[in-house]
Amino acid sequence: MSSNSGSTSNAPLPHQNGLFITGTDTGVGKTIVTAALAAVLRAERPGLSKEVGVWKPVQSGERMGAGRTDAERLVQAAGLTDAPEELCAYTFEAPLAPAVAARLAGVRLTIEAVIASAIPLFQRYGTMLVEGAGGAAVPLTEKELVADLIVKLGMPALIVARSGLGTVNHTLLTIDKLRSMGVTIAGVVLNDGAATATSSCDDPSVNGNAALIEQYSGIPVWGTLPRGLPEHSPAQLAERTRKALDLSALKAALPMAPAAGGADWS
Ligand SMILES: Nc1ncnc2c1ncn2[C@@H]1O[C@H](COP(=O)(O)OP(=O)(O)OP(=O)(O)O)[C@@H](O)[C@H]1O
Ligand SMILES: C[C@H](N)[C@H](N)CCCCCC(=O)O
Ligand SMILES: [Mg+2]
Repeated sequence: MSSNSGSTSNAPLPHQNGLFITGTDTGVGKTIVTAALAAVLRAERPGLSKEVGVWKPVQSGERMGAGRTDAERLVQAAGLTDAPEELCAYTFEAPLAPAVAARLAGVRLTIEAVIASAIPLFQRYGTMLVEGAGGAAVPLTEKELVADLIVKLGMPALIVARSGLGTVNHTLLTIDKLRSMGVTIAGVVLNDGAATATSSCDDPSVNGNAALIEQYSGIPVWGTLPRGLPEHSPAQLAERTRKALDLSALKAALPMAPAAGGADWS
């Protein structure tokens, strides 16, 4: 495990303007979606790109250094200038839920320390995109789930889900869980490129899943991301994302602080 977190105080974050990107499972594409939205937002406000930052509270499953952790992928795909260690203070090598990976590494994770580790990022950026770990009900600490962190941050959530058969059940259950905890849900993004996605040629459900999710939950589906998105080019990633998703709900969920010079959402 590595940690660069200094403080473990209960100091509140400077602001909570942001969006928490959770998912129906691990491997559904939260990292690529988080990077894509950051790339879009940063490109839309040139000169103010430093206003949109990214935070990965805890990551597990890889060692920092080979470019495979979520923090390293986020830096590259979103075109950030932060060091990966600034994006994520808690990295555990075991490919397990954060609470378990931390325990194996001999670290006692607390939600207060996790939040405190983000204070420098929240001071640097006006708006934060936060990528969870796995799904909303994944154990984050010995006492809390990822959903408890969303509640503490007071941010709206975006749910990333597979596009294929099975996603309606997983997405509606995730929506129910978050709603039961009082979390506002800004939308759902379906992803054709999720690690365990079925081929849309063999899956007649993909054409109707977005409508079913909207019908039974009332939550807007922003669209479906295609497979094969590039993680090496923020500009291309932003362009492909703008074409695939209706981002009006993103902008509604992220009221930007008035910018110097009066720039606002275009
Ligand atoms: N639309 C896509 N285009 C190309 N590759 C994709 C796409 N969606 C997902 N992938 C790939 O699928 C894998 C799983 O996606 P990703 O790592 O983003 O999932 P995750 O939800 O962030 O998982 P975790 O819970 O570990 O954070 C990654 O290798 C990613 O690059
Ligand atoms: C290791 C992986 N990449 C994630 N970061 C952690 C996923 C934990 C999932 C736990 C579960 O839902 O059973
Ligand atoms: Mg990820």
